[in-house]
Amino acid sequence: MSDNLRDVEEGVTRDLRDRQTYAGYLALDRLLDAQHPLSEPEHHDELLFIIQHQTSELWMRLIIHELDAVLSSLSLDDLGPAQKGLARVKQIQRQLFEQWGVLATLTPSEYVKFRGVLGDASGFQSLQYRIIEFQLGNKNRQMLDVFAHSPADQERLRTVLEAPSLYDEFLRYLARRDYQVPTDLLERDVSEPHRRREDLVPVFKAIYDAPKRDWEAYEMCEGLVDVEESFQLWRFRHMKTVQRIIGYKRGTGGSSGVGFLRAALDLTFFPELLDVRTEIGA
Ligand code: HEM
Ligand SMILES: N[C@@H](CC(=O)c1ccccc1NC=O)C(=O)O
Repeated sequence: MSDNLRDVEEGVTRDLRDRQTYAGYLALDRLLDAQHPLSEPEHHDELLFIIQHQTSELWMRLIIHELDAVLSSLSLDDLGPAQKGLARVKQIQRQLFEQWGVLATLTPSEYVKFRGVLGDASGFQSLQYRIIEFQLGNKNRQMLDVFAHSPADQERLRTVLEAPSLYDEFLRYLARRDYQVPTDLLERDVSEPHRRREDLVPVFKAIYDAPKRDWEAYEMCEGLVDVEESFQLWRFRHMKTVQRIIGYKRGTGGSSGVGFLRAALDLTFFPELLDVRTEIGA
């Protein structure tokens, strides 16, 4: 290696005709042909904008896939795999959070030069983002309206709206383990958002007061809190990135912009899991 050159070993496959290849397996021809800047002349930074969103959508695709598996594991009382799935989701969320640093290199002066080509498009219309919010329990039927232009997408979102969320499945699991989960919560209309319930806090207090009695449930609670916190961190960083790039302009989706994004920080997935912390040791 003294000549700073690595010999390609004899055994390395060179003739890839009629073989499974890297590019073939990953469909790179399609993946790398899906970036189409609209600015004319093309603005240098539009590609950054497109790739930031496309990579986010790819990671969101994986989050949905993992959360589907977590939901199904929970329904089968399979806490180990559910726990593992949540740990993976948390790492993907960390990736999505860190990615904001790349977009933050886009200055307001650069962004205004191509913002016009976005027209009415907005992240508000991200189907996968809405699916994740619904899986986690931020149900909101009004969101279906945005997808009226695409019946297949709307149907997909409606299915998730009407399915139990992660919290619903966890509470059902706890009830099967004889925790005193209020029964109306087990039979609720799952297409509605979960509303904070004081009488749920004692269930979690029992778990947190004696972690060793039911370690699996305890770990699951912490896993859910991790995912909620990571989601809020993403929302916060989105809001701050938007503030530094477009200030207090209205959004292309028609909302007030930063104020609308800030309001999302008040949404919560598992409120009682945070409330219980005040009660620990009391
Ligand atoms: C220059 C960068 C960005 C700007 C200026 C921006 C701006 C905004 C604004 C103003 C909204 C509110 C809806 C509207 O009126 O348009 C919004 C919503 C949204 N954006 Fe972005 N955004 C940016 C980047 C991103 C990225 C990289 C993603 C990742 C997929 C994203 C995902 C979303 C989502 C999911 C919403 C809906 C949030 C909610 O309903 O609470 N945005 N964005
Ligand atoms: N809402 C943004 C535009 C925007 O960010 C956007 C436009 C098209 C595709 C994705 C987008 N990302 C997130 O909202 C704005 O008001 O500038």
